[in-house]
Amino acid sequence: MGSGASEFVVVANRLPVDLETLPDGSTRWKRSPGGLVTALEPILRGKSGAWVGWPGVADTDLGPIVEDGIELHPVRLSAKEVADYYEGFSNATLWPLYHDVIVKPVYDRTWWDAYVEVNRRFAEATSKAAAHGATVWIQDYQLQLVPKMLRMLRPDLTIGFFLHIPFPPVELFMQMPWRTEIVEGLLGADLIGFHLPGGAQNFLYLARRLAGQPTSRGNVGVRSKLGVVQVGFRNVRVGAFPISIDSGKLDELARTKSVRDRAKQLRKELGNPQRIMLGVDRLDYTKGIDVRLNAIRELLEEGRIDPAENIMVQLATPSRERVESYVQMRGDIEKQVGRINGEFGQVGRPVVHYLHRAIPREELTAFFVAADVMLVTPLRDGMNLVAKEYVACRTDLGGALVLSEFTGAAAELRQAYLTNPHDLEDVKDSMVEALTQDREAGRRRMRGLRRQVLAHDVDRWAKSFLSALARDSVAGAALLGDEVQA
Ligand SMILES: Nc1ncnc2c1ncn2[C@@H]1O[C@H](COP(=O)(O)OP(=O)(O)O)[C@@H](O)[C@H]1O
Ligand SMILES: O=P(O)(O)OC[C@H]1O[C@H](O[C@H]2O[C@H](CO)[C@@H](O)[C@H](O)[C@H]2O)[C@H](O)[C@@H](O)[C@@H]1O
Repeated sequence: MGSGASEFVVVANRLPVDLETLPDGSTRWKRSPGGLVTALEPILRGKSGAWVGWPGVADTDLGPIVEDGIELHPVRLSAKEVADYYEGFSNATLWPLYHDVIVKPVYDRTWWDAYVEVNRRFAEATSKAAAHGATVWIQDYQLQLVPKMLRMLRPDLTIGFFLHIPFPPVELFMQMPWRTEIVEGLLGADLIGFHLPGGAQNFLYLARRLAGQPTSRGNVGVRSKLGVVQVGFRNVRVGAFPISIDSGKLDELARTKSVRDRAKQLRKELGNPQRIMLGVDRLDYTKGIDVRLNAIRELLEEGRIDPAENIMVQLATPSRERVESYVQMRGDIEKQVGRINGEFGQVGRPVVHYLHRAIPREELTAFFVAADVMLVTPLRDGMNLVAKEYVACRTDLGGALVLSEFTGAAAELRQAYLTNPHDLEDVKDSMVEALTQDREAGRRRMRGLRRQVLAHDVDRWAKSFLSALARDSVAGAALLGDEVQA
């Protein structure tokens, strides 16, 4: 017990860097995709802790390494485990179930067995990395069984868990054949965090329904109003902690001459259009990329926007490329892009510029600075850091944000052009409003948005979670709903 050296350990499915094999067979580390890594990397760098996670490739044995000041503890997954635990149970069962069943979740016993096995391996690796009495912060839906498994191995640890995606309502969660095991797995933590109070409330309700046997059985009881679940003699606290970005750093980067010059150059390269619309997402069916493309096509068809004056750039990071629903969605989106350009583009002047790749940070910042209208239209999204990144980059108070009501970010960014992605007319109207906004009114909106994003940064998020984790259980009871401020 307590053989490891680290006082603070983050545990996530992915390490902050992926091991990439180059065509000549050599390897190099590259940044992992997604908002979880964007948010947690600066936190861990400031705390000199350890990070336990998968290096992004199968069948690779690696010992602990130090990369950019962070101690990395790679967890090995076989090719079959990547297929069953990551692509299968995590991303074809849990991901769609927790995102309003936008596609149908697959329930497969083999995948579940792999999920249990891999969660056990993560718990064991963490147990080895953590010093006696250390604080361990477990991340996300891929590792929901780790809190309980780790507590059994290491009762000396303080264990936090944070879910980065929505926690679904009871009607959906009850579909899950292994629902009780998942709730009990999470209840191994001392503090369970969600982005929004709604997710926390869903969880509390489910904990009472699934694990809430009478306390006379020495089992679990729930006092959901107080945001506390009693598990035997232990109190598990549940709260809302909306995640954010390193806003100050991005604000600084957006002000640099090189980024501002690059933004101007991008506008020129795009043919000096009057308005640039921008989408930046992992290529995921939850992100509503199809929604914004449909809206643009209809606006063009109806003559409400002019293809000679308005163009769109869609930057899409490849994601989960072997999962069937992702393969299909990529094909659909690329067809939509082709159709719009085929009907409305000119030679050398497409209406939609589409890049299927990850863009370096500085270049991405220049895109944010150049974009007149940012399109964030997910059908469901835990938070969506892209919306906050755009706001942090608009040091000039320019630009407009069209934001889906179905993102966690919408709870805070009330001065965006909020829209319902299920209502195409509403999306089209919001886009036109944003494209034609009055300059002063736009600046007022952006000022309000920036106040929120700059004040509520990722450091504040981490501190509020970790200080709540360190506090004794009764003090934490008031957490539920405390943290969302408009
Ligand atoms: N094409 C891209 N190139 C580089 N970074 C990207 C790209 N698309 C998304 N990102 C980054 O990935 C992160 C996405 O986070 P978020 O919006 O919370 O969604 P998710 O974590 O579901 O992908 C952001 O930091 C964003 O800047
Ligand atoms: O690791 P991948 O399968 O490539 O996926 C990337 C990440 O996607 C998800 O991100 C979520 O976290 C963001 C930060 O809290 C949040 O803003 C966003 O709404 C979520 O979708 C996923 O939850 C991560 O585990 C993945 O690493």
